[in-house]
Amino acid sequence: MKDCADPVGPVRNVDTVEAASLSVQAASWSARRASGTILHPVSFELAAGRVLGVVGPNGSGKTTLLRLLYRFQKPTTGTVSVDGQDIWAMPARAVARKVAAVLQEQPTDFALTVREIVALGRCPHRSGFGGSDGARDGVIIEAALDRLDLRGLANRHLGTLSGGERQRVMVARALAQEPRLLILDEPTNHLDIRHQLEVIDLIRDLPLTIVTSLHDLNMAAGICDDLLLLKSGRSLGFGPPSAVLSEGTVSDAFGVTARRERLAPSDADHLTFHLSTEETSHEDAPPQLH
Ligand SMILES: Nc1ncnc2c1ncn2[C@@H]1O[C@H](COP(=O)(O)OP(=O)(O)OP(=O)(O)O)[C@@H](O)[C@H]1O
Repeated sequence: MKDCADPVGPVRNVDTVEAASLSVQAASWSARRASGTILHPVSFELAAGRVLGVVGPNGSGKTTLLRLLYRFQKPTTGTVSVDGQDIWAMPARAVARKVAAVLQEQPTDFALTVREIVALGRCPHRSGFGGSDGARDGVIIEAALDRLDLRGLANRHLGTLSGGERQRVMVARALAQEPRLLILDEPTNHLDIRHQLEVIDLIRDLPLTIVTSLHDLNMAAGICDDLLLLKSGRSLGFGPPSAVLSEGTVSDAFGVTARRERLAPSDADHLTFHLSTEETSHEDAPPQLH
């Protein structure tokens, strides 16, 4: 790889990377040329190793919040701290050694191979220019390829892959970055059921702190320790999924009638959604929509 010198330090398997704590204090965001606040002040604390799901309707501010967390956009007010350090008081490269992001927008490096794309994840850990690949980098890159089942595609050019295969490459690149905080924007987009389940398993298994936006509320409740529910750029709740996803709150946030049902034979909780204005039998149902 170009522009990166050999790293120093022992090989660290992605399975042993330490997780970071995340603290968001009254963070808001307004676009310079747009009127109005897109994300109103939001605060939460996420302990190391927890998985936070950010949920809410289209345009509610999920991606905007995630952009504040990986230092792409600076909060207009408030702070975002990783392991107690304000990420805007740190050099970008130091943040990139702690925080990795997998975004909805896919890169356009179509001429690079899968292995070369994954290797890009090592750049924040290197110093100087013109260095060659280190043995440690090679081990980490191959481990990331294995983890996402990409060994068979390693020499293919990105431009020849399907949307789902590209999504897995982006997750592998993020793992090669050895982050302590992993930000995922709709990570199951483009994935078939099997690969959705694999990514979900990965999210649950990785010993990292994870913040992920998700549209599927039942999936979010199943894999996340905490949820943050946004509507029109404001938080409607932060906490355990069972507390945040009450029928009334979900109905209010999404403009639907939500009902909590029990699945058989698993006996698991499951939300269903209805456009109808029919009466619901539940106490926290919202006022009828007209
Ligand atoms: N740079 C910007 N300038 C002006 N408006 C913006 C900008 N970025 C986001 N917005 C607006 O802010 C709102 C929130 O956008 P955001 O992408 O955060 O929503 P989201 O919850 O991720 O939506 P979706 O579920 O559709 O992906 C939208 O109305 C969007 O058009």
